[in-house]
Amino acid sequence: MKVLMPYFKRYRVDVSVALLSVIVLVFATLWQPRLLQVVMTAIIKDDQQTVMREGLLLLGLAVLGIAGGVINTIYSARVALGVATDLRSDLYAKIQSFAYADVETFSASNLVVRMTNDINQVQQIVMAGFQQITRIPLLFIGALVLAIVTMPEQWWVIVVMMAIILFASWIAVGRMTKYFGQTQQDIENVNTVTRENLMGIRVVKSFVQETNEIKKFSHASDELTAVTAKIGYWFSILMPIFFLTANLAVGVAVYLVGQNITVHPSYLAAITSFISYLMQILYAVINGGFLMTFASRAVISLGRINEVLATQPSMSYVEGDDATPLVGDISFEHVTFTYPGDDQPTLTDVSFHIAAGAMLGIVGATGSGKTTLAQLIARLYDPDSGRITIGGVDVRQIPEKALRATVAYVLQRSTLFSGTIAANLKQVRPDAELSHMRWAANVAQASEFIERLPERYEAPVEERSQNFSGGQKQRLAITRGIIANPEVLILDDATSALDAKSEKLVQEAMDRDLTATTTVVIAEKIASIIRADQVLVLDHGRVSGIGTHQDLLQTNSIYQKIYQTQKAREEAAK
Ligand SMILES: Nc1ncnc2c1ncn2[C@@H]1O[C@H](COP(=O)(O)OP(=O)(O)OP(=O)(O)O)[C@@H](O)[C@H]1O
Repeated sequence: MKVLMPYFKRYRVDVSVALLSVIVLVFATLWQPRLLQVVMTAIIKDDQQTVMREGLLLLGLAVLGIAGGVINTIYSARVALGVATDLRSDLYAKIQSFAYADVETFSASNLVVRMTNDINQVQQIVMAGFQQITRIPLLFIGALVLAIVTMPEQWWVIVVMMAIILFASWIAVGRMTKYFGQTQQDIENVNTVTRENLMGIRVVKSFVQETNEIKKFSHASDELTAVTAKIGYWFSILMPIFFLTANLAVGVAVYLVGQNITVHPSYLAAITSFISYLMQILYAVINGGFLMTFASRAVISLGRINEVLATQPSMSYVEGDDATPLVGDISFEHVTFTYPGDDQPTLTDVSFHIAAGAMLGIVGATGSGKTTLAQLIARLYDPDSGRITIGGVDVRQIPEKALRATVAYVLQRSTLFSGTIAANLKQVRPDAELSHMRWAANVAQASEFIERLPERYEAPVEERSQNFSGGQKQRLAITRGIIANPEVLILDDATSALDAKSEKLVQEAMDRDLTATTTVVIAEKIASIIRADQVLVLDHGRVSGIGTHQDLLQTNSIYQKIYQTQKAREEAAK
């Protein structure tokens, strides 16, 4: 709740109107049976004048109640919507401030659920809260007092009714509480199964896993159904008990009044009012129960939101808006790095230097740490020990904008954002003109297919860039990587989907047009790095050798093995 207070403060006028209108609504609701009693007494006495006067008042009160209800709903919705929107924006801004490792710790899909589902839960409880939270106690106490005032000798009927209702609620809530927690867990399980299935739908289809996936989903879904049914079962018992008890109370009250009606004819009017108050008490109890159920879920959601808001980014940058790129020479000095949560380092004592404008190739078995090394250059993580410098400056001392202006990182599966090709390129270089786009696309061998598209650079990029082939996506990603002519360009298996001829054309164009750029190329194929000024061979996170292709062929057994295996494969394929 403390989390929401600053947000409520921003909407203090709406909050005040919502709360005040509840008072009007409750007043109207509570006073109507009183007036009805007066009208009925007047009817019994055949007092037409009072019937007219009090009848009109009753009508006015009903209109006042409706107005209070409408205003309360509108302003509660305004507060709920405003709070949810602000909370969502703050959460989004917080996530943007996270280091890559923080996003990985939470997982992207988990953060999406927090941004959507959890925020919706909070929005609903804020809405319900402003409609009910003051209304329920006011109505309960008001109806209780007025019921006793109306028929003082029947106070015990109310007490017995309340005792039965509270006892039944106590038993049911005790049983249901454990199921509420279970429901949250089961909802998460269903979400996880659905998310994994849809994100990996290609794999599911290509391995004909639909039946297994349906079984997996059914299992998760059945568990959720079972626990929801148990809650429903308790509610289905509870509701008839509540209504039966209330109706019995009404029956007893009517019977008792019937015994004395000849002595006290005015009881006829009073009993109508009394029954209304009994029903209002019941309404308050039932809605209070629902609100508490609802709130218990929202509290869990709020906790999950707060967990993100309270997380301090694990990495910070030096202050400053300086976006001047640095010179692109890179040094690793005894760098050791362990992934958060791992106990073994992925890179150990890695040292090398690459001059500005040179090309460094990185090879090694799968899992040897190539991508990890590249991520350290782009400062997606910080090393445990040692130092990484670009242009002689420790990357931890480079302002974020300057670092991003210096280093471009192209992944094997880089994300292109939905929009247009031009919009994707302008994300990296906002002032990019057509000539810049054409230059970069030429180098990346992307012009040929872009120019064939009807809208060319304004061609749409659909969600997950599914309207482009794997090779086209890679060429677009390289175009985006080089459009700002970066000082350091990292190509992490970024040409894997290109045929040998296209890859060679990209390499030649880069050699020709990006002479000042330091290029770090991670590749499976030796052919992709054969022309590098230096090749670094990684073995289980350690530098096994560094030198030119020819040097390594002479001196490094791992490199020799990779080379021989690939050569044998190529020859077999001929
Ligand atoms: N986010 C992560 N959290 C924990 N461990 C990770 C993470 N990313 C990679 N690893 C582990 O670090 C090791 C090196 O991974 P890395 O991706 O750097 O290897 P690689 O040489 O690029 O492999 P490949 O050629 O298959 O892409 C692997 O054992 C991998 O399981």
